[in-house]
Amino acid sequence: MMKKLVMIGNGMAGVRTIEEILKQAPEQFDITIFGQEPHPNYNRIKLSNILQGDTNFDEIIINPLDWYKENNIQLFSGEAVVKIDVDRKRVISDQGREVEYDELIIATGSNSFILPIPGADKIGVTGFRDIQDCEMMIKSAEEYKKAVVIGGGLLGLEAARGLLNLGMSVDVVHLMPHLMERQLDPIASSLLRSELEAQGMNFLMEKETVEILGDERVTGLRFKDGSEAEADLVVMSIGIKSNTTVAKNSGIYVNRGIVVNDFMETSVPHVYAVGECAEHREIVYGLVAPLYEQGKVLANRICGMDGEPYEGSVTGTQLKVAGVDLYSAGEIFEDESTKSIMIYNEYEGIYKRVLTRNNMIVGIVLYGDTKDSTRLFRMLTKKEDISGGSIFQTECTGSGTSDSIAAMPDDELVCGCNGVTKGAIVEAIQTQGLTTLDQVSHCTNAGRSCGRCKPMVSSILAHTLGDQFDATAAQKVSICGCTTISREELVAEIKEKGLTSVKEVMNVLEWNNEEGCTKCRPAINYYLGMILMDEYKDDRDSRLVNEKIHANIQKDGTYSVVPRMYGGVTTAADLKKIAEVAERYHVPLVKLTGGQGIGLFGVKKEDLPSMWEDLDMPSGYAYGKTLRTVKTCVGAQFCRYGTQDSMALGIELEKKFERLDTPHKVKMGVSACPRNCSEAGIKDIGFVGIDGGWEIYVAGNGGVDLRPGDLLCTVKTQVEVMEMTGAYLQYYRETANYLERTSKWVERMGLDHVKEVLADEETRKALNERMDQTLKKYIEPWNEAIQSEEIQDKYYTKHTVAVGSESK
Ligand SMILES: Cc1cc2nc3c(=O)[nH]c(=O)nc-3n(C[C@H](O)[C@H](O)[C@H](O)COP(=O)(O)OP(=O)(O)OC[C@H]3O[C@@H](n4cnc5c(N)ncnc54)[C@H](O)[C@@H]3O)c2cc1C
Ligand SMILES: NC(=O)c1ccc[n+]([C@@H]2O[C@H](COP(=O)([O-])OP(=O)(O)OC[C@H]3O[C@@H](n4cnc5c(N)ncnc54)[C@H](O)[C@@H]3O)[C@@H](O)[C@H]2O)c1
Ligand code: SF4
Ligand code: FES
Repeated sequence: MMKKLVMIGNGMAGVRTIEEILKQAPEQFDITIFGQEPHPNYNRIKLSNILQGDTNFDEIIINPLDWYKENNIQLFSGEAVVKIDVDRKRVISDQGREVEYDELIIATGSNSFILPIPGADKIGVTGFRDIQDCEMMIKSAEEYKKAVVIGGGLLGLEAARGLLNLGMSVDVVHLMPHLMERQLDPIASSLLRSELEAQGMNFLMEKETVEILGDERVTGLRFKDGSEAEADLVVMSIGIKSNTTVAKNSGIYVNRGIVVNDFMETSVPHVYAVGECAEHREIVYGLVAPLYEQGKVLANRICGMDGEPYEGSVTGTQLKVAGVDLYSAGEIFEDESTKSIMIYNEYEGIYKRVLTRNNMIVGIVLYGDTKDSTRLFRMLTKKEDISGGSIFQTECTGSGTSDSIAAMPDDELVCGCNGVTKGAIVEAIQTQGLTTLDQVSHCTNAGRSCGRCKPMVSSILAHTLGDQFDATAAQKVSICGCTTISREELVAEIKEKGLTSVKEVMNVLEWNNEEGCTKCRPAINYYLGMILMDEYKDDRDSRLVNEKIHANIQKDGTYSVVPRMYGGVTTAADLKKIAEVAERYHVPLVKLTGGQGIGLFGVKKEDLPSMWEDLDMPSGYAYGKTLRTVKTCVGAQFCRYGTQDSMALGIELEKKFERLDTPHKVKMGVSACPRNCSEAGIKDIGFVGIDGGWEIYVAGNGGVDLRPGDLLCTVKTQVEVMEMTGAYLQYYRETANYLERTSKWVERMGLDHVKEVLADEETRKALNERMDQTLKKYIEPWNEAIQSEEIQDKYYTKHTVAVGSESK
């Protein structure tokens, strides 16, 4: 019996802990995660980069929704836990959901500290903590000109840089005489201030804000000394406050954070805390490195391993602002017991100071040149005796050169965020045969957080591989951790070596895990089917679990049954049959689906074949990576605006392409006029009737990655629609990565490129020929199950376990 593990908070520290647990004991827990934000786990560190315009939200997602599915994690996103019933071992959410736990992790992070002053609730006043804050600032910058950032710490200065990039003029209000006074001494701080002033920031130092001015929206600030500053936007970045409300209200001991021992255990048995919400030995950490260390210790504890305790961390910080190179770690302030070693080159703006006690480094401040940082940090953490040696590197080899990497000891920390040393990276490259940065990151975690260490990781990769290093190939993405080869290489190898089965692919191409995993097996099965067309014998056991069972598994382990209704059109006879079956099998929920189908929910697996037999309708494939549905409007047959027969086209499309294996699900919509009642503009392929023809839209998406479709072309006849659709779908099948939606695929390939390929008649013809040959192989799966006792015994008895992963 799997133990129930529930986690409150879907952020960086919590999800990393779950990753560690899955590494150690993938089958031990039935995992549920509640996340207040309506997103999968993303890299909060990179919000600064989003604000500064260097990246977008998609690129900072650490664990996409597919990751949760693949690991059978039930994620309730956009849902906050409001109470923990520690006696009944249950959590209760703001939507009234109650979930039982055997073990509970609280990973609720922190909130921005907002000054409790009059006007702090005005429109235009925000913290900087999540993507919503970031979006609000970006939107404000479109309309307004003047921003004030309160707080000249790490967060405030990164926010200020972002707002400058967005075209706002920025004042930074700081309480103390020096910026980043917790990390920098006065000299480094004044060098930083000069650089930031040169970049365009205006500093209002030693100012205490007492009021935010304005009516509904902020117009300015008033300070304690009576002076004022104008503001259309105010960002408060004056520190963070652990998010402890739920724990506190549930009787768990809370001080500044949720108090934990060296194994991250709270005052209540079976309840743990990790991350910024946790207080360990009176310290609440606000950087990921210590939080990830906590996560490892907690994972060991929860999995029942004998692990080391967490004994606290020394942290190092850097500011993510272009043009600023600074590093700080350990103690900043001198006392009678410390001595400083210092270099100050005012001319070049380079300042280095190491604070020592008893011949050991206890603090580091570097400005203008931080290449000594990893070495000095190692000396600090290892408590190395520094007497007799030169502290600062004098030779001219820049960091990352082959010589400097050769000279770097194995225990030097390369990735501060994830605690990864040079030795660990080299070992992973050598033992796992890694050749790309992506693989090294995947294997060791190096580079997965702030990303600052990536150039160094690349240099270590190049140094370790020597002549074998291929800089272009180093950027490639491998299929999964079982192999180093990419999708392109896999497809080429299958063709070149004439491989015909999943097992053969894994053997011949020397997979490092002979069984493969839930990521690569469905992908290989897909690519084989795409290449070998009707000659390929499908490997059902390599499919995602829903495709294996031909029904959608639900959260309670039951299934849903959605019969095909071509073009969303049904008959009274079919409706009667569905109603009778629903009654006969006591189906708890009958619901219209988003794709104009009818779903019967809550069906037991062992009832599926007989239910399908009674229904006597084809599978609607509501679970497959295939054509789902073709949503149609009523069109010219009945609607007075209709210029085309949308239902007839929808039915023809659905009948032709149903069951086709595609890299990801494909949805279509057909509207008979531009009023577009079938919402064809947000479908993978949408058809809109116009006078004398059809417009074909592609790459629309109505889901998480909302995207309007792009016009591919306009055609005159239904025959041309079918021809263009066949060619488009086949080109997608042949060039997309497995589990890549058409919207992402078109963005990657470029719409113009796709248009150009499909404009060529010969190419379209060849694509359609391969499509037609592929379509020959499909048979109706529900009927096949009804006819075959072997299939029923293997997949549909009470005791068969649905193994594998799923992605929506
Ligand atoms: C702009 C910015 C830049 C940063 N840059 C760096 C950097 O360069 N280096 C560095 O090391 N660190 C940096 N940090 C800090 C780092 O992001 C945090 O230390 C880290 O995210 C903390 O992880 P966590 O899991 O404890 O909290 P979070 O990542 O905040 O996750 C907590 C999650 O729990 C959710 N939650 C809270 N209460 C509930 C509830 N009751 N029910 C359900 N869900 C709940 C929250 O909505 C949140 O999504 C930065 C932070 C910010 C904001
Ligand atoms: N590059 C990085 O590592 C990075 C970047 C951003 C955020 N973070 C983390 O995010 C968290 C929040 O960062 P932060 O900068 O808000 O916190 P912080 O506590 O590091 O800095 C807050 C700053 O605001 C100042 N301040 C306090 N009250 C003030 C007031 N009334 N008016 C003006 N100034 C005032 C303080 O003197 C301090 O310098 C921290 O844990 C930080 O480590 C890290
Ligand atoms: S899209 Fe046009 S033709 Fe179709 S139902 Fe709507 S209004 Fe009528
Ligand atoms: S140092 Fe931040 S990801 Fe490596």
